[in-house]
Amino acid sequence: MKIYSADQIYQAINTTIEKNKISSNELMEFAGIQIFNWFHTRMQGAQVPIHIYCGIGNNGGSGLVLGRQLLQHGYNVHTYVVNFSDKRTKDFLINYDRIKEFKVWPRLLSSGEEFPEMNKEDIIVDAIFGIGLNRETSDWVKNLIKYINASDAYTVSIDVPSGLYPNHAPEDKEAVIESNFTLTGQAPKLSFFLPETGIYMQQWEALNFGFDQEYLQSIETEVELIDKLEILPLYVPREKYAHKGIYGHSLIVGGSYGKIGAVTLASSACLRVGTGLITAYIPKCGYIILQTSLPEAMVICDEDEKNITKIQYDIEPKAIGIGIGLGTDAATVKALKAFLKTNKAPLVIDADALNILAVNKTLLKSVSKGSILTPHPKELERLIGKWTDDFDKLEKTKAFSKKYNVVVIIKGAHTITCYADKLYINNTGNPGMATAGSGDVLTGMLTGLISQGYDSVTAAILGVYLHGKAGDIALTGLGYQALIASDIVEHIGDAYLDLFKKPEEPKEAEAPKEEPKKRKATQVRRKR
Ligand SMILES: NC(=O)C1=CN([C@@H]2O[C@H](COP(=O)(O)OP(=O)(O)OC[C@H]3O[C@@H](n4cnc5c(N)ncnc54)[C@H](O)[C@@H]3O)[C@@H](O)[C@H]2O)[C@@H](O)CC1
Ligand SMILES: Nc1ncnc2c1ncn2[C@@H]1O[C@H](COP(=O)(O)OP(=O)(O)O)[C@@H](O)[C@H]1O
Ligand SMILES: [K+]
Repeated sequence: MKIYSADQIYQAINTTIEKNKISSNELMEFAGIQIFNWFHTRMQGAQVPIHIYCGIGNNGGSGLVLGRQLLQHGYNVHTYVVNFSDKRTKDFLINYDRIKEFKVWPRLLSSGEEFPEMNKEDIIVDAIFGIGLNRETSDWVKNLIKYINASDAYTVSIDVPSGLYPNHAPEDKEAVIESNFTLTGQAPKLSFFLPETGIYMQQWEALNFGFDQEYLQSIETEVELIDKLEILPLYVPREKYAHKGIYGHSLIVGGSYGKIGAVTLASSACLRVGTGLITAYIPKCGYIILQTSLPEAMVICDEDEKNITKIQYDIEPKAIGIGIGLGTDAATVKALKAFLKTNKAPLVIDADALNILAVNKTLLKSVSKGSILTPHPKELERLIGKWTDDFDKLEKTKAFSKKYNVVVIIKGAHTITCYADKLYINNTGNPGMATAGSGDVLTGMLTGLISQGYDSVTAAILGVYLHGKAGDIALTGLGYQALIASDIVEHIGDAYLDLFKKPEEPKEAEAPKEEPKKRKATQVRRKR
């Protein structure tokens, strides 16, 4: 699913209006009715008080359309205008007049006013700011936002949780609505998937706001959300007359004394994802461990007992996963330097190999074409330097990817694959995967996919998806705490099989992955 920038959304609104010869207010009415339908389907006329907080821009205008529709259908509605500016938009004003047709005068909230009384059983609609937020809000609006968050009432945001900017993090972490459900226009926004800003929402659903479909499809976006629909066309089926040679020989280079398990995990993941052959290159101390725990793997031993000191072999791997459990012994660093200078096979670089590259940046120029780097946030920082916020992190990663012509996978919840200017956001995976060795599994999977002939960008997108899906399937019956990295390996097969289960509806809502929390995410985080 494409993720549009704020500029692209404004452009889509303008194009829709021009092309379809409708007024912007007609478009707002359409969007407001879709939001109303969402409520009406769920509430079926229930008389729970609904408090709608409207800003003075078009986000607020949509809130007023919703309010009018709800009133027309007999709901118990309270509307407020958060009067943070005199520059009310035309469509806000039209709808401000129209709601008065119902003899309802929205209450004006300004600085110094007392905030409305609400109960935690009520419903709040947040239509204060949309994608037009462009500066820090005034203190009284911040206080209103804090007041809404403290109410503990179920909060539905229109388009975005108010206080989130389209392209940078909020200055004041408390001045953002903590939304239980966000009804977003047409497609989710980038901020929904970044650690600093994703915490303000629990669930989202993209509603059709009536933007011109043809135009939306024609836009190239920098960001894409990856789900099954995007993955299916990437998958290459196994051929009937295939033999193991077709699916490539993978090499996993890693391990040191006490860290041989990492290589075992990566190698078994590499096999499970479908590599034809696998060889592990490890220090001598790992020989018996690997041969015993993974009989399908071949093993080449370094001459050193505890560390890798030379990377030399007489096989021709199609892809090499390197760095897991490697350590940063001086001899290992030397071996890696020598290896990078001669190696031509695409690499999947992880863990200590990343750390070695980070302190020897000139080596990055020797990294072979089509390689993938898989840093977690700390490793990424060592490579690209500090960032001001998550949006800046993405810009810096893009620049790094372009400079060294490598694919960078930023690991975490919603892992992001970056290649040059493109960002692919993964939508599988769960917090149970925040466990030792799950990154090693990913490295093995990526290596195995490249060996089978996938190009590195496709291998990254597909591998990250399957890794997360295997983790999601493993979660059933285990729960977040008990899930360990080997469980992910064991469910790689199920992740493949899941691709061919009944086709998914276009994903509009993020399925809840656990029982809905009583409290909102950030409240839990702050332990209020
Ligand atoms: N026909 C349309 O134009 C439609 C617009 N829609 C909604 O319109 C929203 C965008 O509308 P707008 O561009 O009016 O922006 P917003 O509704 O987000 O409003 C922000 C307004 O306040 C001003 N502002 C920004 N930051 C401020 C601050 N800190 N303090 C005081 N004023 C501030 C902005 O200049 C802007 O006029 C979308 O998010 C979406 O919800 C949708 O409902 C679909 C239809
Ligand atoms: N909260 C989370 N939600 C989804 N996936 C996660 C989460 N936390 C971690 N993961 C995934 O687990 C893996 C962890 O990798 P990494 O930090 O390298 O672990 P290790 O070094 O122990 O192998 C990554 O693929 C990451 O995307
Ligand atoms: K909003």
